Amino acid sequence: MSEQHPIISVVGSSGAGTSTVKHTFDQIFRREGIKAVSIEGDAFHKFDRASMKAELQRRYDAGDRTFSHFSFEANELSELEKVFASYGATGTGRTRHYVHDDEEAERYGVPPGRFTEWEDFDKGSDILLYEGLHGAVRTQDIRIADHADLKIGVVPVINLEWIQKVHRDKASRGYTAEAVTDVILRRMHAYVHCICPQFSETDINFQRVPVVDTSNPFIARWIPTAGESLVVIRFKNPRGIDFPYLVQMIRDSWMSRANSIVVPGDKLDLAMQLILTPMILRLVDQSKRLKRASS
Ligand SMILES: Nc1ncnc2c1ncn2[C@@H]1O[C@H](COP(=O)(O)OP(=O)(O)OP(=O)(O)O)[C@@H](O)[C@H]1O
Ligand SMILES: O=C(CO)[C@H](O)[C@H](O)COP(=O)(O)O
Repeated sequence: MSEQHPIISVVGSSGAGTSTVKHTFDQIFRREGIKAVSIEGDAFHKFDRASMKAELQRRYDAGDRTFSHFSFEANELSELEKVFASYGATGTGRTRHYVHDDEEAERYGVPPGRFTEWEDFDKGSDILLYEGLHGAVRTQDIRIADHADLKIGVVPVINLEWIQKVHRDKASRGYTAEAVTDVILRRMHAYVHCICPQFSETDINFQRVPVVDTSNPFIARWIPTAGESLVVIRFKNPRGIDFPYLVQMIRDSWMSRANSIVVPGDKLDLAMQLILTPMILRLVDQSKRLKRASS
């Protein structure tokens, strides 16, 4: 926990929708006049695309069938932990971008599959927002989760996550459905061992559940829309959450457990704004008070 320099971590698998959720955070930051710096989790991959391919082959030849981008060892997690620690202590740190496609290549001036140079965060920010695969990892050696003040899980049920991944990778990253299916299969071991445990560390999980048939996610012709889904919102610690207010403000929502509410898919953005805005304001107000007291 950092307090003077708060960190929010949005965690989800590839295709879960963390970039989409980041957009909601950006809107809240803009509306509330909060200066944020951000990290895309893929920036902390250990290998560029060509080196990852070589590393995968090397491990495969040695009998390792479990290695993937989801694996802890495929990412610079000690470096990420250091950046979280440094931001928490002094508001400083650095990041870079992993360039996925031609559009990003154009924006960053680096070919697809490569990293940009490391760059320091802008000075004087109020908050750090991480969005990616490993923002709530806690193992014996790596304690990223301990540095984040608010941890959010973005976890569609798995058929929907796969549909989102297949469609996004085909539409904007130029992969075939078969190639994406192979990647999903290869990542399954690390999905279970490295990704899922983080959703017990997160403070709030947003789980999108389709209400249309997704039995064969690999042939789905479109992503179920917001109107064709519900979102289960689960609070790790429900104390202090004003459930009657939320249920009253979000039409057609209901409590499904003492720590969970369900909202219609097209109310996700509203639900996030109602739930997250006061939490973000509390973090920023507290950090400003501490900064004033220590200056
Ligand atoms: N709530 C939603 N309703 C409808 N579609 C969604 C929703 N959230 C995400 N999607 C769609 O799912 C796909 C993947 O979303 P997004 O790019 O945000 O995933 P991601 O978690 O950032 O993936 P990666 O980490 O691999 O970049 C996109 O096509 C996006 O439009
Ligand atoms: O979204 C991802 C992980 O979150 C990508 O799969 C990862 O960044 C590697 O990209 P690529 O396989 O296109 O080089």
